[in-house]
Amino acid sequence: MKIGFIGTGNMAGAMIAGIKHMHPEWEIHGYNRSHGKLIDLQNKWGVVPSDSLAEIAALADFLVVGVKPQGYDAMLAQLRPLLQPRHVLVTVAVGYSIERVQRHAGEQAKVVRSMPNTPAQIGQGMSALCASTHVSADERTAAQSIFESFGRAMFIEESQFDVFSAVAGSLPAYVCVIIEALADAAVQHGMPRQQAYGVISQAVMGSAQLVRDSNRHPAELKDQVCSPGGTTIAAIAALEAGGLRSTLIEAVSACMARTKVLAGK
Ligand SMILES: NC(=O)C1=CN([C@@H]2O[C@H](COP(=O)(O)OP(=O)(O)OC[C@H]3O[C@@H](n4cnc5c(N)ncnc54)[C@H](O)[C@@H]3O)[C@@H](O)[C@H]2O)C=CC1
Ligand SMILES: O=C(O)[C@@H]1CCC=N1
Repeated sequence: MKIGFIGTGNMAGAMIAGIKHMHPEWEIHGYNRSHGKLIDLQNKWGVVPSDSLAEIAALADFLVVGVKPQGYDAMLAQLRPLLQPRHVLVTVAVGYSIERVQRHAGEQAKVVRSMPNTPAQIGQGMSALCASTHVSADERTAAQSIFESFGRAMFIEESQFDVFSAVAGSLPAYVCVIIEALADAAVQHGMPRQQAYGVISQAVMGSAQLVRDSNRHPAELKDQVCSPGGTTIAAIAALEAGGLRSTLIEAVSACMARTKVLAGK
C-alpha cells in the first residue's frame, strides 16, 4: 500500500499513527506546508517527506487530502494536472461532497469520501466511507482496509455524512469535555486530578463498550445502575433538570448547521 498524506495535521497524524501501528510495512508519504510536522512524523513513524505535490503524487496511489475544508478547492485544483488513472483521492473534509471534489479535481477523478475520528491514533477510530462511481470494487476494498487498520469503518450513503460527522467525527471533543467536567467535580471533592482522569476515562470506556457489545438498549443499562431511592437516580434527576439530553441534541444540530455553512448550502 502506498499512501500519500497531503496536509499532515491533527487528523492525518492520527490516521498515520493508527496505520503504522497495524501495518509498519505500508509506505506512507507526507506533504505539508510547514516542514516541522513532517519531520516529527518521519521520526515517529517513518513517514517519507515529499517536497512538492508533484513528488507525492508520483510516489503514492492513495492521496489523502488532510487540509481544512476551506483549503480544499485550491488544493484539488493544484492536484488536478498531477492525477493519473491509478490515483484514488481520499477526502476527510467535513461537508465536502464527491460532486464538489470532481468539480475541482476533474470529472474522472476517483474519489473516496471519508469521515474518520481522532481515536484512530490508538486503533479505535470510527470512520464512514463512500465512493464515486469510478472507484472499482478492489479500490473500495483497499480503501476500507486502510480505514480498518485504525478502527471500524463502514460504507454509508453520502446523504448520511453530515450526521455521521456530528455524532462520530466530532464526538471525541464532546466526550473529552464531559470527562474534563467530571474530573473537575472529582477534584472539588478531593480526588487527585490525574487519578480522576484515569478513573473516569476507564468508566466511560467500559460503559461505551457495554452499550456496543451487549446489544441492550442504553435505557435498560442505565436502569441497572439506578437503585430505587438510590444515589444514581438523584444524579440523573440533576442531569435532566440541567437539560443534558436537549443540550446534546442541540449540539448535534449546531454541528450540522455549521457543516452546511462550510459546504456553502
Ligand atoms: N480534527 C478532527 O478531529 C477531524 C478532522 N477532519 C477533517 O480533517 C481535515 C484536517 O483537519 P485537522 O487535521 O483538524 O486540521 P489541521 O489544521 O490540524 O491540519 C491541516 C494541515 O494541513 C496543512 N496545510 C494547510 N494547507 C496546506 C497546503 N496548501 N499544502 C500543504 N499542507 C497544507 C497544515 O499545515 C496542517 O498541518 C479537515 O478537512 C477536517 O474537516 C475530519 C474528521 C475529524
Ligand atoms: O471540527 C471540524 O471541523 C472537524 C470535522 C470533524 C471533526 N472535526
